Amino acid sequence: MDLVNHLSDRMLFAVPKKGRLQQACLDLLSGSDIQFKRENRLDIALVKNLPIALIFLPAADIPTFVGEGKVDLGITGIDQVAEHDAQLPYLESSNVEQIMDLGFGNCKLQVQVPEKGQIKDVKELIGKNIVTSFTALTEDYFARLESGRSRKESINGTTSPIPQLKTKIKFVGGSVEAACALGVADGIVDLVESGETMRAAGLCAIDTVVESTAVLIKSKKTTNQKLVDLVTARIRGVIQAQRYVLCTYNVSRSNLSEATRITPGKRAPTIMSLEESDWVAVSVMVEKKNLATVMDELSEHHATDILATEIVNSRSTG
Ligand SMILES: Nc1ncnc2c1ncn2[C@@H]1O[C@H](COP(=O)(O)OP(=O)(O)OP(=O)(O)O)[C@@H](O)[C@H]1O
Ligand SMILES: O=P(O)(O)OC[C@H]1O[C@H](OP(=O)(O)OP(=O)(O)O)[C@H](O)[C@@H]1O
Ligand SMILES: [Mg+2]
Repeated sequence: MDLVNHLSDRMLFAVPKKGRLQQACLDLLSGSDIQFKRENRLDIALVKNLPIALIFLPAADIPTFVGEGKVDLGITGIDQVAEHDAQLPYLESSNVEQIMDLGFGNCKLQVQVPEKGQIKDVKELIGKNIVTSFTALTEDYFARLESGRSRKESINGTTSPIPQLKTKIKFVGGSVEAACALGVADGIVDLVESGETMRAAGLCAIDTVVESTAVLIKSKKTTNQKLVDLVTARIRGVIQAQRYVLCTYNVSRSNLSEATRITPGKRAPTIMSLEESDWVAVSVMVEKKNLATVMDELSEHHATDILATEIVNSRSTG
């Protein structure tokens, strides 16, 4: 099938074609009942049950396509959105709008130097060689260090010129951590999650440029707002369902106020009368990360039959 000719009447949704964000994105699509079959080596897949086409792109390119308005919706890291925005000419505002944090892909873009080297402070890197995949953010970062203001201000000529001692920033697309050992860089600016890659390369972080998570982004130029809203609501439902469990328990009326203080819920707990007149059943959303502590505290306050149930999907306004 000539897929390209099937795109004009569809909302285009870009997802990472590889890398750290891909699996979580595929899980989100599946939880949102966005059904598709991706043919081997094809970067476009038509969604079977909605007028949407998925476009599989490198995470780094997604803000560009969304910003151009060629693609309506996308998932990528905040770091990539920030890098894209930093590449825009002075005064050109971004056409990429962040819709929601997706709660995965947490990492930090950090300035790293050899652990056993002389450099201990970022200022000592001014005028030296830096290697990174995030050249625009890195240039902004060092421009601020060099002159105390942003590069855009300096280019505009409203402030003092960039000093002579300019930091040299080179782009590499991957394995950035190898640059210091290879003698190509005095420092690097690269992503850190667990820190394993950084430590294995004998590097340590001396500053953070940006903290990142995966985000859902949309084009300010989209002409498919209805479908953008539909997909956004579905994804929000899945994210919320992943974050919360439904906790139910029975408690005597005398212990109810203490129990609902422990479990205030998202808006308020649902309280139902039981046949036994002094007792009520409570049903409430609890954040998964707090569940064990909440159950401990409920038990201490004489709640019984405490159950936690996985939420498959959800919809709410908040
Ligand atoms: N170690 C990590 N932990 C969590 N999130 C990460 C990590 N590395 C990258 N990310 C996030 O994923 C995004 C895409 O980076 P990733 O390296 O996975 O893609 P890629 O470079 O296209 O793929 P690959 O490195 O496999 O060639 C980053 O911009 C960042 O937001
Ligand atoms: O702190 P950690 O948990 O070790 O994760 C950080 C590493 O993950 C990413 O690399 P990736 O696997 O994408 O390989 P790449 O360097 O080739 O992009 C990133 O560029 C770091 O190198
Ligand atoms: Mg990578």
